Amino acid sequence: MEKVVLVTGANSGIGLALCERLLSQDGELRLCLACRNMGRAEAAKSALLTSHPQARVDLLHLDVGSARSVLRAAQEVKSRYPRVDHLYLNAGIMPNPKVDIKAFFKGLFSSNVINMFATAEGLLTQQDHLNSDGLQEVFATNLFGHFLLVRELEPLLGQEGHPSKVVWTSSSNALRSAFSLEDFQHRSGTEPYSSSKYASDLVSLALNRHHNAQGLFSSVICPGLVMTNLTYGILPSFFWSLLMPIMWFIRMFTNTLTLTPYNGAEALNWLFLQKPESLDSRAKYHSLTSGLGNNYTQPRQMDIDDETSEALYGKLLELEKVVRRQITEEAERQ
Ligand SMILES: NC(=O)C1=CN([C@@H]2O[C@H](COP(=O)(O)OP(=O)(O)OC[C@H]3O[C@@H](n4cnc5c(N)ncnc54)[C@H](OP(=O)(O)O)[C@@H]3O)[C@@H](O)[C@H]2O)C=CC1
Ligand SMILES: CC(C)CCC[C@@H](C)[C@H]1CC[C@H]2C3=C(CC[C@]12C)[C@@]1(C)CCC(=O)[C@@H](C)[C@@H]1CC3
Repeated sequence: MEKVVLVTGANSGIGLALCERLLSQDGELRLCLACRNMGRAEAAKSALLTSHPQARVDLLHLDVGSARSVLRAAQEVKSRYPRVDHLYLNAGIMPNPKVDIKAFFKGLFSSNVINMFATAEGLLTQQDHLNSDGLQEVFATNLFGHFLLVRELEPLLGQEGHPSKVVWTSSSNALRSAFSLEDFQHRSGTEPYSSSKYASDLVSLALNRHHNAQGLFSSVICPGLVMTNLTYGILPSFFWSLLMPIMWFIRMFTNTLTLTPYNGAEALNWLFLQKPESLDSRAKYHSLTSGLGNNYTQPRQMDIDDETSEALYGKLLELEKVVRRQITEEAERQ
């Protein structure tokens, strides 16, 4: 049977570049683009079919920020495919970002400049809000919707003799300092993006602890700093035009400025080729690009621990129960 690969947020940026790269790698794939906007999904499919006319590309309507949509989409996946070999949890948002310009210029002329461009630590805040499920939107989109999707698709992930890979697009902006178990949705802070990415690192570790025996292997990657809709949304285009020469210059001293979606998808593509059993569940796999433009993947140990990972996993299972109950009650009322 052909390999089934499902990619969330596949219609643009890193997700779309990954799809291009996977199709160049393996023409036999069954690729499923899981997107919230079907117009953009159709456009992505057409682009993929232009470069790979024989490819098998399916579309799936999925809004990861809505629990109802995730449950519906998971049902559809179960009816279409007997198993999922690779599940890329890539969709992500960073709403209303604000850059601390003073901190940026201070960082620019300090010894921390490389780290600043790699992690944006202390530079970025966002304004989040509640979604229709009553959850913080960034948490719901970047983490919880994906968690629910994995839970729903468990029967299709890791079947007898066929291990499956789950890959989270995390970030080097995943910072322990932004995350708290007591406020795991990040209701009260101003770094929901950072918190949600740190949470995905913790959940990936927990998934491995609970599901490796069943053949489900989870990994996290950081694509580096990539110019996509997400990053273009951070500053007006005028600022980016000014900043681009600095970025290309800094790229000679650091390998984390991958800049193009193709480069950013390096670690995602690399993981596709690895034996799941050979992967390190405590490592984040970084897409890196050398000054000469060569791409490679490097594992770096994450700043996570088993206790926090297990505690968060437990809290997400609890929240899952609440959300499922809410959906059932609403359906009964209608
Ligand atoms: N760019 C960068 O420098 C970095 C990016 N990342 C991560 O990479 C991932 C991909 O982002 P990137 O390619 O940069 O940005 P893009 O904005 O280009 O891609 C994000 C994708 O996620 C989709 N998406 C957003 N919300 C939802 C939702 N509720 N349901 C379904 N799909 C959704 C978007 O769809 P739509 O077109 O409908 O909005 C889009 O396809 C994200 O998780 C991001 O956090 C991590 C580190 C660095
Ligand atoms: C003149 C301006 C005020 C300059 C501001 C520069 C910033 C906009 C960038 C410097 C480091 C960048 C960065 C990211 C976004 C843009 C910057 C803050 C990310 C947070 C994007 C998403 C990620 O997940 C991270 C890996 C990126 C880290 C670096």
